[in-house]
Amino acid sequence: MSVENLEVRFGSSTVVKGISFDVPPGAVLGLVGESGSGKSTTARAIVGLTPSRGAIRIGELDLSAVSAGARRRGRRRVQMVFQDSRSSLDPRFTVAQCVAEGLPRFDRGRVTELLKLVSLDPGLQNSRPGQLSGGQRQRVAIARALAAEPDVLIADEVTASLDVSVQAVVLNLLRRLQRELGLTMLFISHNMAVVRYMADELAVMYGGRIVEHGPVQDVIDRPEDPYTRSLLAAIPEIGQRRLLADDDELALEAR
Ligand SMILES: Nc1ncnc2c1ncn2[C@@H]1O[C@H](COP(=O)(O)OP(=O)(O)OP(=O)(O)O)[C@@H](O)[C@H]1O
Repeated sequence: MSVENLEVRFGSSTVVKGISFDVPPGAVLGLVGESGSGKSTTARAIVGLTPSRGAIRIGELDLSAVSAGARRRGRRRVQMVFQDSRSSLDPRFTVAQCVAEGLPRFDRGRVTELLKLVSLDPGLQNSRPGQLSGGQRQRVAIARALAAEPDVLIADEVTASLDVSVQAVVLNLLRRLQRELGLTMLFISHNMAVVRYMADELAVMYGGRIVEHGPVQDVIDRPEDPYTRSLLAAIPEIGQRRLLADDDELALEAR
């Protein structure tokens, strides 16, 4: 996916100020930055939930240059999982109906497959989102996103509202799926340790601009921008480089 000169305005304020970045196919770009820096707005613009200017390309397809109908079909190639599954899943739907929202038509067999893919008991198909735990709901949201067979998955603070123990399970699931399915991913999080675990590259947003972008470890080891330095300095664990020592198993300690 390639994003070029993406700009988002709300009234007279420009909250995303002409940002550009590439995410190579199958790679994960972590996007960090303080609250209000424009991360979610960037994500929403890419999936077409917020009007924007600039070019968004997935392979040969320029999402910003095609007709509305083709654009909607194109948008299926980018799916998003949100922070709050309580509001992103329709509470009146069953789990099966929620997942099937991502399918061209209802298909019980495919729903079962997708639930198994996210390690969710297919016996929960007829439950409502409100009857599930936060972690289970996030699995349903991931299954719905994957139902559309996207090339690009955007995960916006997907574990921020979960208990720490459940966060690790959902992150491991996402990482496994990303690798197995070769998904290109934009992974947004406040938690630098989590981004380091998930992402290949790191982009740092500040005031609607990307102020730093590079391989995760390079940015952490040799931050060039003063804002990135202050962001890293505020996280002592990163400074001491002792977080996530075992790269294959995310063992987030309660912090
Ligand atoms: N629909 C909207 N109308 C007007 N302003 C908006 C709208 N959505 C977002 N904003 C503003 O745009 C700016 C960027 O918000 P955004 O949610 O993208 O930041 P963020 O980096 O994702 O923050 P957080 O980490 O808190 O989610 C903020 O100043 C916010 O108030």
